[in-house]
Amino acid sequence: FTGWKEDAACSWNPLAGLVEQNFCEPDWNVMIQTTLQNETGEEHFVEPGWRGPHGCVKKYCLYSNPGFSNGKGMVAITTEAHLSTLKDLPSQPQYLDVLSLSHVDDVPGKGLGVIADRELKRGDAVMPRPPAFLAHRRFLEDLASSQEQQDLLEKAVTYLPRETKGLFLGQMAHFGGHLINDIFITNGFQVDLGGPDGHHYGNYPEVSRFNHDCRPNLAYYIDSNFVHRTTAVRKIVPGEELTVAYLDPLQPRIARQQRAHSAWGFVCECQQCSLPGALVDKSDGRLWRIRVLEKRMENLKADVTMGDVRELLELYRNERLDAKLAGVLTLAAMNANLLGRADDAREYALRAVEAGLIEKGDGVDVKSMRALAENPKAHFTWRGRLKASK
Ligand SMILES: C[S@@+](CC[C@H](N)C(=O)[O-])C[C@H]1O[C@@H](n2cnc3c(N)ncnc32)[C@H](O)[C@@H]1O
Repeated sequence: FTGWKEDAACSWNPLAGLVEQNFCEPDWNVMIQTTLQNETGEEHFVEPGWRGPHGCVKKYCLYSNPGFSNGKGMVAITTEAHLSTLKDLPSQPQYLDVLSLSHVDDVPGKGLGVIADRELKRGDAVMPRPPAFLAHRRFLEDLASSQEQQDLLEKAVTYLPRETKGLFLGQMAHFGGHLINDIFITNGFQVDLGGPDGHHYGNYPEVSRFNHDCRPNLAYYIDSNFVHRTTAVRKIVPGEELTVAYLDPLQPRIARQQRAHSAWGFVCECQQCSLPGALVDKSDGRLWRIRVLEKRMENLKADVTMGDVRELLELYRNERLDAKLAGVLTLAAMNANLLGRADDAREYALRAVEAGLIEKGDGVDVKSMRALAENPKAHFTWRGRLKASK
């Protein structure tokens, strides 16, 4: 893109002090223009900003922002009220300058997948991406298969910049029927734009290439700007496939396999699902024990010991649930504190912060664990179980 030259503006500024505007922090929404190519390959400039409606079905209208995210572009089929949320998003976010860490390749039995090019360690950000297409859930579900819905979906794709359109249409569509609807169902993420009817399907074409594993090496969440963030949860070597969990990894194998089949049309043969029979039974037994212990530790009146807390964490470790540690570490921290074990509580809370940043981002859960780690004795859980048992 072309735009404000930071150095030229910031090195010496004769107006500094005379006007309130800080020239080192230009209004990127206004100043940056984005280079896009039209269908014939000619370059032209597009300023970020939402346009439309380009068409509506009932209260759901099509809007486009071709300059969004350095010309990757975004389209949305949503209500007018939700458009105002999208207008508040930073149009040139900072996440696109991460180095390329992976490439897409054939993975036997799974179609395409994402392969690591570099060694990654726990906590490394892998692929932060904004959505290319947001569609209101009610528009997709209630109007399913209607001609007017299909026409608006097809129109929406024509408003994506060329490269993003190619990525969007290149995604796997598994269930048949209308192609764009199918792409959404096969590859959609839940995105909440807020308010009582904020549920949308979000499509992130590059993220869509991650295949499923019940014990994935990446965790993901969608942040408050609707950016999909994937982070490594353990050491990954070059050549290893990068995977996420599409479903609840705490379910027993049969339930996981049924869900993968009914919702995404494949039989899961990940390492955990392919264990020999006796080991599957052991794994399912551990998952059941996790359920029992968690139920007990969530009940303030139940009899809980530090042995239970350690056993629970050990079960997670043996089950290789590295992408799902934030919740259990929070439970461990609170229970240690409920039992008046400040040092253990602090240690688990710090680990819960680390896992929370990977799995959920810097939100209320992380803040609450930071507070517990800082001062266990000031936390509302301090010695709670001991008081209750007196
Ligand atoms: C979101 S896409 C993942 C990328 C896809 N493989 C592609 O070629 O674009 C989801 C689809 O990938 C396939 N898939 C994902 N994980 C799989 C797995 N563990 N085993 C077999 N197929 C898988 C299924 O067909 C599923 O419907």
